[in-house]
This record gives sequence, C-alpha cells and structure tokens, in this order.
Amino acid sequence: MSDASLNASQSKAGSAEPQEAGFSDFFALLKPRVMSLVVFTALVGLLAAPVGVHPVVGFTAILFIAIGGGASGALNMWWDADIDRIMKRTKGRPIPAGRITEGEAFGFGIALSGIAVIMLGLATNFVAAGLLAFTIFFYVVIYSMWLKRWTPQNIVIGGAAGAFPPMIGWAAATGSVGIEAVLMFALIFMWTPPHFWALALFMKSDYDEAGVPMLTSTHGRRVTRNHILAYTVLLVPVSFALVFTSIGGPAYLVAAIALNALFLRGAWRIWRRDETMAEADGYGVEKTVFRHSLYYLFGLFVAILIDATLRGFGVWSV
Ligand code: HEM
Ligand SMILES: CC(C)=CCC/C(C)=C/CC/C(C)=C/COP(=O)(O)OP(=O)(O)O
Repeated sequence: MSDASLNASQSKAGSAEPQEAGFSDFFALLKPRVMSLVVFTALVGLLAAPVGVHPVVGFTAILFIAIGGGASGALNMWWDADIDRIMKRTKGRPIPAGRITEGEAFGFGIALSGIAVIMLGLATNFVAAGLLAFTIFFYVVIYSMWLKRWTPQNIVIGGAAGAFPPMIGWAAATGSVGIEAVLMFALIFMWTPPHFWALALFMKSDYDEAGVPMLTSTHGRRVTRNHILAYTVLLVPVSFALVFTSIGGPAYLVAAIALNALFLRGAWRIWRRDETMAEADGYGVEKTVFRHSLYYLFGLFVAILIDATLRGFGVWSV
C-alpha cells in the first residue's frame, strides 16, 4: 500500500495522527489550475461588457468570483473524497492524502462561498451575486451530489456550472444578462462535453474503478468517440453566433475560424480511431485533443478581449 493510501485509510479510521495541513493544501482545495480558466472567462465577460467598470470594482469582482469558484472546488473535494481516494489522478489530493480532514474542507468551502457571494453582492450587484451563489449550488449539489454518480449525462447537464462565470462577469459590470452573456454561456456549455470526454477516453480505468458512470464506462469508448464528434460539430455554430453580437469582432472571427478548424480536425481524428490504434500510440491523439480543448476556449476568450480592447481604443467599431 502506498504512503498516500495508507494515510488515507488510517485517517478515515481515525487511528492515525492527522498530518499538518499547510497553506498549499488549502490552496489545492481550490482546484487552482482548472479555476484559472474559469476565472479568465469571468474576467473577459466583465471587460467585454459595454459599460466602464472602475478598476477597483472590477478587481474586487474577479477576486470574489475566483474565491467562489475555488470554494465550490473545495466543497466538491469534500463530497467526492471517497471517489478521489480511488482514482490515480486524484488520490494525492489533500483529503485522500490525509493532510486535510473532510470537516476542514467542508468548513473552508462553506465559509469562502458565503464570503464570496456577500462580497460580490456588496462590490457589484445582487444579480452577479445571485448567479455566483447559483453556480456554486449547481456545481456542488446538482453536479457533484446528484448527476455525477447517477447518469452518463452528468457532465452534459453539469457543464452548465462551468459555463456561468462569463455571465457572472458580465452581470457584475452591467447588473443584467444580455444575449452576449447567454452566448458565452452556450459556448462553454457546448465545449465542456468534448473537453471532458477527450480526457475520459484516456482516463477510463479511473472512472471504471471508482464506479462513476462516465460515458466511457457506461457506453464504452466507441460511443464516446461518436459523442465527441457530434458535440464538436454542434459547438461550431454556437461559437460563430458570437460574431454577430456586439462583442464579436475581427479578432474573434479569425480565432473562431482557426480554432474551430483545429478542434474539428481533432474530433474527426478521435472519431476515426479504434482502440487498437489508440493503444498503439498511448492515446496520444486523445491527449492532444484534450490539450487543444483548453487552447480553444482560452483562445476564443483572448480574442473577445482583443476585440474589446481595440474597440475601446477606437481601432474598430464592429
Ligand atoms: C462538468 C464540467 C467539467 C468537467 C467534468 C471537467 C473535467 C476535467 C478534468 C477531470 C480535468 C483533469 C485534470 C484535473 O483534475 O485538474 C480537467 C482539466 C481542466 N479543465 Fe475541465 N472540466 C469541466 C469543465 C471545465 C471548465 C468549465 C473549464 C474552464 C472554463 C475547465 C478547465 C480545465 C482546465 C484549465 C484543465 C487543466 C488543468 C491542468 O492543467 O491540470 N474545465 N477538467
Ligand atoms: C464561479 C464558479 C462557482 C465556478 C465553478 C466552475 C466549475 C463548476 C467548473 C467545473 C470544473 C471542473 C473541474 C469540473 C470537474 O469535474 P469533477 O469535479 O468531476 O472533477 P474531478 O474528478 O477532478 O474532481
């Protein structure tokens, strides 16, 4: 038995001294790497909105959206500690490794959630705060507690949680939700399934062992490959729809053409492969497409930011 799993089983049984938790363990509870892209999309939603936001208000808004997002990650780790103990990818996390107790993670997540929602409301408005509260609720209760262990559609519906942040950013700036915010939501909502399923293709055994009904485990990799292609094709018109709104400009159009071509090519390559081919190269194509999914979303939101900046400088008005 590894040190990590020995610690985990001992601390679960209450027979071992808990290890000292450091700052880095609490920071890890916030899922900082995933949340970095979440927070970036919120920042773009805030900056692309057609109203000026005072830099201090904007910074405060993003800070509390980040804290709220991180808090939802901590609550997810509290609830999913049993699953995280089993999966190779997650067994080194602070709770399964025995460095933070489930109670500490729960208290930390609840406290930060409350602070983030209240402070966002006070700093900006209660539409943004209400959306942040709903997003935390959706990720923790609807996705983590309910859908994740119940249906292979878990990440299709649950993906809505990760799609809200740009809408929260937009609402923080404007106090309302416009068509642009709805389309940014739709973009991330449609992007999440191919993003996650590309990863699930090469992490299938983790989910099999943990008994989580991901599509790869319930319907197999062939069906998952078909779904990745179908959702990527559907993602294309959704991403182009933003071109026709006030936040889509030349940079977004160029990025959308290039990144959709890249992502569609990846989905096509995934679809064409069978397991013999995939095993031969260690799921190299699937790993590449997962990485490209991150470039795709990051690139489109960078392009929105470039258009907003150049519009702000009067370089173009479209
Ligand atoms: C239900 C929705 C989603 C699911 C199930 C999902 C699942 C995952 C998983 C399992 C990983 C593996 C690596 C890790 O544990 O850090 C991952 C990585 C990542 N995800 Fe997602 N994701 C979802 C939505 C999102 C959203 C909405 C964003 C951002 C807008 C995002 C951004 C990222 C990033 C940046 C990484 C790479 C982290 C790293 O570098 O390690 N994900 N995702
Ligand atoms: C502002 C705010 C509240 C934002 C929340 C954004 C959000 C819900 C992002 C979802 C990201 C994510 C890592 C899902 C992973 O699924 P998982 O939990 O099944 O992954 P795991 O196996 O890595 O724990």
